[in-house]
Amino acid sequence: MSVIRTIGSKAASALDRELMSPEGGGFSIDQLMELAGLAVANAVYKEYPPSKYPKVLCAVGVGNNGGDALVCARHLTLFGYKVRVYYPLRSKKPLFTGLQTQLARFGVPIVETDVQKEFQQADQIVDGIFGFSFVPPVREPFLEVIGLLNEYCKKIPITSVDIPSGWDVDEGPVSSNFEPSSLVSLTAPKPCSKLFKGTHFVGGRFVNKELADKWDIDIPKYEGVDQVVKVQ
Ligand SMILES: NC(=O)C1=CN([C@@H]2O[C@H](COP(=O)(O)OP(=O)(O)OC[C@H]3O[C@@H](n4cnc5c(N)ncnc54)[C@H](O)[C@@H]3O)[C@@H](O)[C@H]2O)[C@H](O)CC1
Ligand SMILES: [K+]
Repeated sequence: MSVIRTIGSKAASALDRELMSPEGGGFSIDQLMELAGLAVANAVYKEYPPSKYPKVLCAVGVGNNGGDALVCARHLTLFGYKVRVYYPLRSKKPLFTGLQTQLARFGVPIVETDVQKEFQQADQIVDGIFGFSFVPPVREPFLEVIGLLNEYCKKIPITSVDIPSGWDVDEGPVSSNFEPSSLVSLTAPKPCSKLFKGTHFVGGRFVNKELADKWDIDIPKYEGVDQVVKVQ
């Protein structure tokens, strides 16, 4: 699929709510996050296999984008990667503490400091700092990690979850030079993805035809058990 319709930040958030309403999609947030994180892990495995890029740093923000990255970290561990998680502002909500416990049980270290050292040791990064609710400019404590994403995108592969962190969701990289090598748009690409030049996947298999038509988005043609479709 070469041209795929985008959905703006406000509509993306409204569609998210509809997916989770009992009379809409009927999903719970845990389910959506699990499928989203699994989709990102699938894309990472396809593009940057563990034989070549074994050490993965998952950079995790405070919101659901960070939750997707926590789920992704668990699946990547199961896929054979050596995963570490940088999570400077840990959420205490049960959904997120559960994800942290799961990672601990699988032996995945979660750190809050020394992010520079974490970047130096990684073969690749998963960027789950900001998603579709980001409003510029970047505030603390995320300035350092956004600066490092900007620096390391020229050195090692970076896969961004839904949005390249720091990009304006509707306008793109207005005050940023960060360009990840891969982007995994969830449900549907957001407008900023039109300015993205790297490898673009769409994932998140939770929309039926009726919802897709209502929200003017496309369901990409998923093959078999695949959780992502490469659209660029
Ligand atoms: N249906 C789907 O596509 C699904 C998407 N998921 C993922 O959820 C995110 C959106 O999650 P949300 O919690 O609404 O917001 P963010 O993760 O983007 O984070 C917002 C978080 O960040 C803080 N923040 C906002 N702006 C700034 C700033 N300038 N500086 C510092 N901090 C900022 C804000 O306070 C919030 O706390 C979507 O992109 C997908 O990745 C679901 O997981 C599954 C369904
Ligand atoms: K992101």
